[in-house]
Amino acid sequence: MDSCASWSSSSSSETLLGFLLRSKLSSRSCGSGEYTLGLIRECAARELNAFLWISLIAFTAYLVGKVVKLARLWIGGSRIPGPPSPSFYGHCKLISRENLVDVLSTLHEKYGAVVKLWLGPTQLLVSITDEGLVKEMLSKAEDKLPIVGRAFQLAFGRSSLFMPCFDKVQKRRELLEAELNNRLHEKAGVVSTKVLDSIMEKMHLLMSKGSVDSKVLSQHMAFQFLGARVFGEAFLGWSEVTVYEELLMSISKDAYFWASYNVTPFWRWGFWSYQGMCTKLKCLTQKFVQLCKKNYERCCHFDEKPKIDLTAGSSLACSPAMMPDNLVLKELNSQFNSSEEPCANIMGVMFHGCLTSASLIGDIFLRLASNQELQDQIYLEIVTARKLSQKDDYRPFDEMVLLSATIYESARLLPAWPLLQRCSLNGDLHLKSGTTIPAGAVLVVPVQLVQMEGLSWKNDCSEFNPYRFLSRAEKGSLSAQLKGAADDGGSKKGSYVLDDPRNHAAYLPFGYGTRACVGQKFVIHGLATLFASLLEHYEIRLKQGLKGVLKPPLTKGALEQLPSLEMVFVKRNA
Ligand code: HEM
Repeated sequence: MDSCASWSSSSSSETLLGFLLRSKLSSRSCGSGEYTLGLIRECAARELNAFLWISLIAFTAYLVGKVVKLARLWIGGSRIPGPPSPSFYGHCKLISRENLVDVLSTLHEKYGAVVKLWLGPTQLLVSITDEGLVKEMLSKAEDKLPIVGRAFQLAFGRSSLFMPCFDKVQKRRELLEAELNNRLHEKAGVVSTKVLDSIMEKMHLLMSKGSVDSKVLSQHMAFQFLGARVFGEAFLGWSEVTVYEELLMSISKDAYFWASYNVTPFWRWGFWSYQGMCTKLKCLTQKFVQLCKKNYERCCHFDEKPKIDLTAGSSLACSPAMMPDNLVLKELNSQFNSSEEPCANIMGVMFHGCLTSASLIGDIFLRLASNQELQDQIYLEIVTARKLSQKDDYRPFDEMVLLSATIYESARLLPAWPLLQRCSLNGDLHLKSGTTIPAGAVLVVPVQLVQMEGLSWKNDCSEFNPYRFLSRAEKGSLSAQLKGAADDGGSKKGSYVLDDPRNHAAYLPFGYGTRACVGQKFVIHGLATLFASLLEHYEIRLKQGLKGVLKPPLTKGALEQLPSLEMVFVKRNA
């Protein structure tokens, strides 16, 4: 017993290995249960100590890392021009989401093309408006702010699109882009006659009440056009499609608001009602996807004849030729990882696509309805394009250059996405101008400022002028046959070709670089087809003239900024 006691008193200064070797020997010599228990206790106490030390060191290292990062952010931030922080809380309390672009505009006037704004002690916002620097930054910074990803995740669950980290979205982006663009070069175009019929039907329904609210029609057009591409045409005849549309639009109004909370606001009743809508939308999406899947399998395996009844909600039109075209089945077949919520990508694409397309459609209505001359010129272009469409190698979109330019110009003046956002998560961002943006800073591009004040737009940058995207066609080209379809002021009739808007350094409605919008080409083609069909048969007029609607508040979200005007559709004489 004595030997045990003397050993245990001296052991505290020995190494763990020595202790273990000794303990074996001494346990043999002592052999008592009490001694073994004491030994285990001591061993456990030492391990706990070691664990606590390691944890403490790791935590301290983590904190030191954070402090170093913060110090680098402060030092890096101090080198960028901009106002000093008014207090510990920065400018966060002084600016709201609504006036952020106005604040940035004033700061850019005072401090130049790159300005900083402290939003809090750890939040540095850097805004860039110089065309060259904007493009350089957007190509180099691949990660996005968590708030966009959070909005999508809160509403639809974990997905692999719209997430902050580029590596996680890259593969899915590429697949979606390829899928969306695979029909662009077909003569049939990206919008089917079924979609057009459904939109005309809605327009007639609205017109039967005397006039059409542009906001209502724009939302419907965006929803139908995208719904058919994402879910397949059968979606348009589904009995619950109207409920789906209403839910999607209601969710889109609140999504960014609820995502702006740092801590999910479980205590607010409104949040739960929002979550209820999201759950309902998820159930509806899954219900339709299941119908789609079942129907497709049945069509493939049994070569069944198409079903006609779409209203029951239990069966869909079965057309094997049509089904593989929708994105839903492709999406189901390419489920990348199990952590993704089923259908989250589908809902995300519907959400973003409808919101932004509706905003653009609404603005095009505004431009056309307030510019009768432009409408007449586009009409001539459409009629000529129709005549030429008898040729086999002819694609109408290529010839409706003024209509396409009108779409580009509307997107320029009222970008649906007012602030492009990136962050430099992994390291400092060095720009060619010599500016270094420290890691952790939030980078923004106020699209309106760049698109309305950029040097490349010349003097009329705040005017609506679709001709800025057109140049004279060479004599003898196919475009040159469109005599009179485009006209720059009434005197000089001629023909034009459409420039690639990406040639303009300051054209950013669809973003730029690795995280740019993958739906850009699809949307431009789709909207050109939709408007060509409408303008071919109808003239769009304003019911009561314009009352200040041409300058909607630009800094709000896509749907909020959508101008609402009363329009009438007057049938054209054949
Ligand atoms: C008028 C219609 C649209 C506009 C104005 C628009 C605009 C934008 C903008 C500004 C971005 C961010 C780009 C950046 O940060 O550089 C974006 C991202 C994206 N857009 Fe669109 N978009 C439209 C329609 C669509 C449609 C119809 C789809 C798909 C069907 C689509 C799919 C996407 C995707 C997947 C991203 C995310 C890219 C990423 O996070 O990596 N967009 N869009």
